[in-house]
Amino acid sequence: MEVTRYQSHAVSVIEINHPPVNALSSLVCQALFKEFVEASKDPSVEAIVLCGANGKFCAGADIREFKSTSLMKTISIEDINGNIESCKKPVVAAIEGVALGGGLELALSCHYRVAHIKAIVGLPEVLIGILPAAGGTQRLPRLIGIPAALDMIVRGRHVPATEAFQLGIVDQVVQTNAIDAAVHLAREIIGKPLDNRRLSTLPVQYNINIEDFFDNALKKAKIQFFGAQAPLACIEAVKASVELPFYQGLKKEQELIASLVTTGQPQAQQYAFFSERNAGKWTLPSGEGWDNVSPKIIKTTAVIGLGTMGRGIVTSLSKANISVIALEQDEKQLNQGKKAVISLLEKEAEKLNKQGKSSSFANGLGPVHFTLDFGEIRNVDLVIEAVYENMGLKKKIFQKISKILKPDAFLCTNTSGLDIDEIASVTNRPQNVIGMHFFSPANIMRLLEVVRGCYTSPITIATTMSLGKTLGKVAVLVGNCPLFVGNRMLLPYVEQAGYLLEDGCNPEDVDNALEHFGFAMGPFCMMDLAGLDVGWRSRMEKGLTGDRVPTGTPARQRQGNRYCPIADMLCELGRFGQKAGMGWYKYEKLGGRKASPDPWIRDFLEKYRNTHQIKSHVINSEEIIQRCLYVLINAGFKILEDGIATSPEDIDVIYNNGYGWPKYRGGPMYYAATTGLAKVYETLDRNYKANPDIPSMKPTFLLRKLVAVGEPPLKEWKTQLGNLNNKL
Ligand SMILES: CC/C=C\C=C\CC(=O)SCCNC(=O)CCNC(=O)[C@H](O)C(C)(C)COP(=O)(O)OP(=O)(O)OC[C@H]1O[C@@H](n2cnc3c(N)ncnc32)[C@H](O)[C@@H]1OP(=O)(O)O
Repeated sequence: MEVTRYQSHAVSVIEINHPPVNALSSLVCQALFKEFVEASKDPSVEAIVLCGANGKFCAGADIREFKSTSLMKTISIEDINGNIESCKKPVVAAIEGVALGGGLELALSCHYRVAHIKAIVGLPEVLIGILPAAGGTQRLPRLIGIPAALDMIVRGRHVPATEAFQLGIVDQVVQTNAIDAAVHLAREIIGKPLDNRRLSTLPVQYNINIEDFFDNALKKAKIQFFGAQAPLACIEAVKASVELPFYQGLKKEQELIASLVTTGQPQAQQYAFFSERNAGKWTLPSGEGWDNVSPKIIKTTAVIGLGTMGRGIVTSLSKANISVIALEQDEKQLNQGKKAVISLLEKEAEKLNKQGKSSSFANGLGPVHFTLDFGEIRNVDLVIEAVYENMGLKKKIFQKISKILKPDAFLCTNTSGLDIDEIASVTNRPQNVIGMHFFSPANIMRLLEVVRGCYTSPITIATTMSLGKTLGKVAVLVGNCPLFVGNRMLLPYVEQAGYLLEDGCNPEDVDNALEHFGFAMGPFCMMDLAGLDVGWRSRMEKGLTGDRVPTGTPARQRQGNRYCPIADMLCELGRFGQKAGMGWYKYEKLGGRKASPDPWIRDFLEKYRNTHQIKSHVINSEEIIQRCLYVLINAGFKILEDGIATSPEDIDVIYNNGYGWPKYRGGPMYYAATTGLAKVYETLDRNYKANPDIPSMKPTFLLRKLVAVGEPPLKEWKTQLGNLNNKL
């Protein structure tokens, strides 16, 4: 039964019951409509309460039912809303858990709203590429004014109950049972006038210059959400609430949602939404997985190393209220780390405070303890080592701690690409060793690559994946190979950016093209931010640059393949990026963030091309995008082939959450599918034939096979491989 109804004296309680989140599927809508009509006609009913089962009011329309263009046909939430609002009997929404999207729109059509203190409300449709189209953009501004409504709708912000009360979205916040409180309120208001409670009948009140206000909002949104169409449609819809009568505003919502669907962005964002949720449902070839292996509960942790990553990880654990011992090797580094963690926690507390939430670390370090003594970590449940990327150092630490820690403690290494098996092999419990690849800043970035080594046990995976979720991360299980998934795909992308400079581009040409595509940052800006020396050190270790390059090796060749030495040359000149005030760009000061194209780089590139007798050519944005992205995608196919990622969806989750890929394009593998695999294949093949010294351009076996079998849908890609080479 999707919707049930029971009576408490004169009050009829209608409950949505559609696990897991009481989403408004077509069946729920039909049942809700029917129950509501019956209750409103029943002479024994004098008031109605609307609520959701299992402590959740409603998470909105059922996104699973959204099928590209059929979006409009399946949902008639506004039909229900119109009925509720015009009902002669008072209707009260009892909000527990969540009232999101269509769920909040439903509540807004009720005459009163009571919320539990832990509830959240919001209109997050923009995050899945659409807009609130069941009256939300028309009723909310009438209730709380234009600026507050626009802010909530355009950002898709989740608003806690206390703030919702301050804004006037809910009429009461209760600490006890919200349904009882709603029934109580419903009884009190029986027979009272409801006219000023019907939001559609109220005027939108404002004392601002509306034209200027919406012009500014549009300008800001075009910059902040570059390329995304839904935020702009949201602004247009809210503007309609001022310019048009209510029912025409509703029509406008429908027109806007229909036009968004034609852009393909909602489909990409909804794919991203479900891919994120599926990433948590890991399964091993043995059949063990998220649904049959129980994680161990982690109460106490330690973090070794308080550099940039360690500080972020300590902050993240502390935010989740998990006890953490932070360990450093000397007093100076410990104090620096402690100061940095305090400052990060203060910022986090400030953020929570603004959202009306309190934190355990508001007045100090919460559950963090700092020490130089390894002995103090002996009883912790899980350790995260976060020292710098050096295999020798990491092995030394793992050898040491595996002797100190209790036998069932888990040992995690935060590495962006080192071999987990080699690290595990020096411990007395390789089955408890796993990689946790956090992304910087670790207290902010949502992505976590959980790296399974060949010895890692299912319970270690379950525990680490579950810890990731507790930390608010999107944890994705990946296999062990150099650089894992995200960075392995990034390598040919960055290489290609270097070749583009040799072939005639300036850094800003490449960055502009990729930023226009939707990346948060182009590759050269990204390298300047991360520090060019990071890649330089790694290339030196691999013998690609520096003293270990055999004499007589051509400057632009390594082991017979093309090599671009320009980044090495910049490093030799101390151009390490932002921290040096110069890199691919120049900056206003050391550590500055404002990048300007540097005429020095232009001259340098010209001389470089002359020295190497490279004939440059004009390269347009399309060529830049294709050259950079198709090798990245090709590497994604190789990763699937090698069994390092479970699915193309997991790869997309990694790129959407850790590499600034625009979510409205779904992720690189989704992008390949929508671009057409044949086009990707043919372009790569043509380019590889012209450049046989660039192996990353050679189309992979899986890509070729998928084209040959007629481009099956993305969900079926892995079945073309079977269990050929599963490393998970
Ligand atoms: C003409 C058009 C008229 C009206 C249009 C209305 C538009 C809408 O209402 S669109 C939907 C708006 N709502 C949302 O965007 C909410 C999305 N959901 C969430 O933000 C979260 O899931 C959550 C509700 C806050 C719960 O979070 P959490 O507790 O972390 O659990 P999850 O793992 O995220 O979700 C659990 C489970 O529920 C599924 N799910 C969540 N929301 C929906 C939904 N709206 N429709 C269908 N399914 C939903 C989610 O996929 C998970 O499913 P599993 O099978 O367990 O993976």
